[in-house]
Amino acid sequence: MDGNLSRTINSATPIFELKNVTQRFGHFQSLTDINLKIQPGERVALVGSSGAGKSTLISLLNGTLLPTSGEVWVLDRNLAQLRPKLQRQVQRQIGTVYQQFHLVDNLRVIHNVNAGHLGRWSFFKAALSLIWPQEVETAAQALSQVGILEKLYSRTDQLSGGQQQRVAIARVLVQNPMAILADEPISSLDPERSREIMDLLRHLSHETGKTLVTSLHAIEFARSHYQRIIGLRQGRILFDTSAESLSPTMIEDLYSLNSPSL
Ligand SMILES: Nc1ncnc2c1ncn2[C@@H]1O[C@H](COP(=O)(O)OP(=O)(O)OP(=O)(O)O)[C@@H](O)[C@H]1O
Repeated sequence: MDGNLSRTINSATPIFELKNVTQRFGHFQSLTDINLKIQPGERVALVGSSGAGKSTLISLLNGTLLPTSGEVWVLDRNLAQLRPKLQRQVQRQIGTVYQQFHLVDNLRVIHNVNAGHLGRWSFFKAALSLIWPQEVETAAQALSQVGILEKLYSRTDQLSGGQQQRVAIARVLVQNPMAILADEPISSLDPERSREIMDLLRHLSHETGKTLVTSLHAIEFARSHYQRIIGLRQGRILFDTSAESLSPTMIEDLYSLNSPSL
């Protein structure tokens, strides 16, 4: 971890803390008064209907969005108050995987995996790597962890959706962040590939102790693969519970078209 950051962080420091966070887009309020703490090593699923605010919350956690009001603290730093250099250091500790993978299709897999080094590598090294791939061992190890080592030099657009999501996860592993965010990582995959990616994310988080926060539509995976489940409804937290305590009534209320009975 970067020196500046490691001096203030210990195992009890929350990875994420949101204090009275509200997010508006024009007149529309996407999140309202969110208070939330996520500790190191937790596996948290964000669930809720379309438009509930899950992706907005993920964008606040990785700093691509700053809140309209309230505070987002990542690794004990208020993101809105950081100088750009320290903000980048904090953001490097958060890796994000997206539904649409966010890969460069016409590049070979190794280059997409090595994109996990960007921000740490110099411009020269990054440019050189596009001609002579750098740190091949690290990329190979990450691909091996996600089970597709043989695809190291394949063109990315020749891979299946499930394999491309594995490349995106390998890129995050190379980045070696403290927390992994996954924004609907299985929405464009078939049921079998979805299960494989869910198993992989759970395994990686378990093996490495990395915090994992995933937005999901599939409530059954939230239950089976995560310890803690946060239900968002119309931009508010409806429940924040352990997976074992999630009841059918809570699920019904989360998705019902009427006001919840909780
Ligand atoms: N950049 C933006 N500009 C305007 N409105 C936005 C923006 N981003 C999100 N919204 C709105 O905020 C609300 C929450 O969106 P968000 O994408 O966070 O929901 P979600 O729970 O992730 O939904 P889905 O499951 O469909 O992805 C939606 O009504 C959406 O239209």
